[in-house]
Amino acid sequence: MALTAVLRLPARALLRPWALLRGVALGRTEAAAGIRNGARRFGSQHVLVEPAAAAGVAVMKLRNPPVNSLSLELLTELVISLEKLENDKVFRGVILTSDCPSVFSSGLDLRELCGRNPARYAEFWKAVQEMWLRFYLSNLVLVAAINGACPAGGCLLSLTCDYRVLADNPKYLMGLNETLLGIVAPFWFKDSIMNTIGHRATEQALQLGSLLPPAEALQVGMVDQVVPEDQLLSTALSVMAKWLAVPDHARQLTKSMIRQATADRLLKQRDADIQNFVSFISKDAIQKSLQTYLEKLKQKKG
Ligand SMILES: CCCCCCCC/C=C\C/C=C/C(=O)SCCNC(=O)CCNC(=O)[C@H](O)C(C)(C)COP(=O)(O)OP(=O)(O)OC[C@H]1O[C@@H](n2cnc3c(N)ncnc32)[C@H](O)[C@@H]1OP(=O)(O)O
Repeated sequence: MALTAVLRLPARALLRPWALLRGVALGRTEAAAGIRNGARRFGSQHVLVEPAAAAGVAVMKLRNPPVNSLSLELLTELVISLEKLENDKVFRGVILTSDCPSVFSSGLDLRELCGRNPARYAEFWKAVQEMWLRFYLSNLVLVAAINGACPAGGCLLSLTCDYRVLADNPKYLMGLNETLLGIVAPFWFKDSIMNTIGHRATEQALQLGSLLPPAEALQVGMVDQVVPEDQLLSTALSVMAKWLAVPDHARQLTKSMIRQATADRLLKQRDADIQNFVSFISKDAIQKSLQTYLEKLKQKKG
């Protein structure tokens, strides 16, 4: 960033050096435009963060076109963005949404699960674990404004949030569909959904790999609200206002009391979980299954 541009920045941006770094990542024009509007706006290649109209609230948008698949880069940038918001005392809540049309997130990037070497699989899985742990245990209030399809890892990401609002569109299917790919959702994916929809509903949803349309996702408790698409953000903001009316320290300790034990199950066996993943995903039969699924996805268009 040129010195003249730095000098034009308001004092509060200079007090937060990472805001300048974000400006570099964004490109000078976009960062400067954010600040000129009186709003600090930052981002990385795949995650855009901007302050919402409400005080203390940021909107975090996934932007990894075309379908926000969770690549190593996107997972890493999500964690860094959340950490920055947690460290910035201005922010108390985050609305998580998508910048890609009609898809919230297509889940883990299938290209990360196929044809890679064990070291890369291990690195990728560590990043998936990190994303889940950081979002699941975040001190901030997280509200998912789900504006598109939300399968597998995308659903997992939304399940880390404190509240989920889904736009009412029959194409916006949601669920943990791993079994349909011939793979198995790990225990912490299962814990996340079971803590949300209960034991019996999980038995069905997880074994069948169900992808539910909005009315069914609501009925089973996978989401807390379904609203017309044009009301998604305003609803998420209203929900956020209700959650932010509670004193942070009391809400944070309560959240941790409810969630820590679930997170500890993974924390106690992170390395073993990585080894399990690497040996499972490296099997010829699993690779074949994933390749076939990916090819079917690609052929769908033709
Ligand atoms: C014994 C215990 C051992 C434990 C071991 C644990 C192992 C567990 C391992 C992994 C868990 C996995 C979790 C996952 O998240 S896997 C990902 C699952 N995701 C899906 O099934 C969704 C697939 N995608 C779709 O259904 C659709 O793309 C859509 C509904 C999201 C969007 O539809 P549409 O808008 O019509 O877009 P296209 O289908 O045309 O897709 C565009 C483009 O993007 C590619 N693509 C789609 N999804 C992915 C993806 N997840 N990763 C990579 N690429 C994806 C698609 O192929 C198209 O590509 P193009 O033809 O080249 O343009």
